[in-house]
Amino acid sequence: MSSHALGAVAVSTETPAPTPLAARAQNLNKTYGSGDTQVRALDGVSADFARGEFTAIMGPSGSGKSTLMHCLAGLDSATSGSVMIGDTELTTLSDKQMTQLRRDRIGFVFQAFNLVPTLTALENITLPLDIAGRKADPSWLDNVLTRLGLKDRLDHRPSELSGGQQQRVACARALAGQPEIIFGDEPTGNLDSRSSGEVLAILRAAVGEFGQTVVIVTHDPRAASYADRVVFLADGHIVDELRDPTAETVLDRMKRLDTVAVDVEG
Ligand SMILES: Nc1ncnc2c1ncn2[C@@H]1O[C@H](COP(=O)(O)OP(=O)(O)OP(=O)(O)O)[C@@H](O)[C@H]1O
Repeated sequence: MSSHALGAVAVSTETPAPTPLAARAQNLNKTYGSGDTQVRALDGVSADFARGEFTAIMGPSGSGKSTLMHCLAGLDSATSGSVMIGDTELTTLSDKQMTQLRRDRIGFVFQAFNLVPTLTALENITLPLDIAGRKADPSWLDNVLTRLGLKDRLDHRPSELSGGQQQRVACARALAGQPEIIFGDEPTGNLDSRSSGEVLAILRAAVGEFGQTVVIVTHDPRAASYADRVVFLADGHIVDELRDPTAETVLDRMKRLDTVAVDVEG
């Protein structure tokens, strides 16, 4: 700690500590296939995701959004480049360590809900914690279940729940263990506007009230407006970034991106 005492006043000459990162992609490349059919899904993508921040990733279809998210979340490996979750470099991990990291430090909310059909809603929600031998913080879990309107559905199996309720169960499952970072791939893609609003509001609350980190892929400017920043991808590159987005500013940037894409394609 470098500070100079001036009488009773201590003046710190230290530059503020940088915000710790929840995740970082550095020069990430991902190619699929080879030869004429080769696709460069990610082409030198570098991005930081600060702790306690909500980021939305947007961009035209095929721009690499899901690929980026899957590489960040350790569900897919990049062709080259590095991914860090906190201080952990994913490429150094064995399969077993990667499974543990996903289980203990990451929450997932995907469009296909991936609920276990034979378990009740509550059993699905606590499953990752049960496997890890951990328990949810009771007041946090109660808060999540209340805010997602699930308290009277906890004994139902997924087949007895609507699509919106199933997605809210998947969201509660991701939030229950308060993981370091939550990834959502189109988390509101199948939902009506009410369920969609509830899912986004709880993700926002997880960030705002509990300092969690959330990264979602979405096509919906309204969903993106819940984020602190929006990162825009096109053709496997990050081409733009917007802070404090509103649905209108996001829509405007997306229109510009589409215009550029149309110009490039001729
Ligand atoms: N398993 C795969 N094999 C071959 N090509 C793939 C594979 N997965 C993705 N791609 C290609 O990589 C590119 C990026 O795909 P990705 O799914 O990341 O895009 P996206 O921005 O998420 O698209 P969308 O918005 O349509 O979901 C696309 O051209 C896609 O066809």
